[in-house]
Order: sequence, then C-alpha cells, then structure tokens
Amino acid sequence: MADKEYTYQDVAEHNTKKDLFVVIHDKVYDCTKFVDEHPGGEEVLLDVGGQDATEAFEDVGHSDEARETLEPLLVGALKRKAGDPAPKAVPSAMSPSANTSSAGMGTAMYAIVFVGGLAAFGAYQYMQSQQAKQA
Ligand code: HEM
Repeated sequence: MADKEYTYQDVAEHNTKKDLFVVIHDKVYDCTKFVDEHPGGEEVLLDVGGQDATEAFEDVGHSDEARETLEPLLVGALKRKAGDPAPKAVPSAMSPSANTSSAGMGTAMYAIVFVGGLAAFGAYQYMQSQQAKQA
C-alpha cells in the first residue's frame, strides 16, 4: 500500500474527517485514525485535509516523536503532474521573507507607539494652556 502513487487530485478527494489524507514532503499520509489523537487538535488537520500540509506541519516545529507518528500513516508518494503546485517551500526563521514580515510588524508597532506619543504630547500641551488661562 505504502508504495502507491497519488496525484494531487487523488489526495484532494480525501478531505473529510472520516477519510483524511495529507501531503507532507511529497509523501501521502492517511490521518483518518490519527485525527482524534492529534495533540494539536482535529481542526488544524481538517484544515489541510486533502492538501499539502508541509508548511503547516513544519511551521509548528513538530518533534521527532511527531515525525515518527507519521511513519505508520504513510500510504504512498505524491505524483506530480505538469501544472501542479510546486513543492511547498519550508520557511526557515532565517529566510529573508520571514525577516521582512517581522520587520514590517515592528515598523507598524513603532508607528502606533509614535502616534500614541504625539496624542499624549498634544493633550499635555492643551492641559498646560488651559491651566495658564486659569492662572
Ligand atoms: C499527520 C500529520 C501530523 C502529525 C503526525 C502530528 C503530530 C503531532 C504531535 C505528536 C504533537 C505533539 C507535540 C510534538 O510531538 O511535536 C503535535 C502537536 C501539534 N500539532 Fe501536529 N501533527 C500533524 C499535523 C499537524 C498540522 C498539519 C498542524 C497544522 C497547523 C499541526 C499543528 C499542531 C500544533 C499547533 C501542535 C501543538 C499543540 C500544543 O502544544 O498544544 N499538526 N502534532
């Protein structure tokens, strides 16, 4: 069974809780029996059911134990056809794109702090001027 070849189209048919395949690193796994036992919950597995779950799986940083859990679930290999999506790149923490997005967040945070600071400064000035009038 484990040497069977599946196309994306074949895998996509197994996307329900009762019949759940995922692709991880171009291998096809049948998670139907595992979905209830997944420590990360069934929802995340159902989300990637019938699809390439490589990125989702790697993003979590699953342990070696989790990788061993995968082995008995293996049912075959993914057979790519022309026009299929390319293998999912696994983003590493060091990759430039990861850095760019976190830098983007950082800039947004600074902007919020800056605008907040300006508002506080304005309020302070206003209060000072009100007090000056009273004196
Ligand atoms: C069939 C594939 C998968 C297997 C065999 C698997 C297995 C496991 C195992 C054994 C753990 C416990 C922690 C560890 O050992 O790393 C775990 C945790 C987790 N998994 Fe998966 N997983 C799979 C797919 C996924 C996918 C596709 C996601 C999508 C995001 C995911 C999300 C999580 C999360 C968020 C946790 C952490 C739960 C917590 O610490 O509270 N898993 N998984």
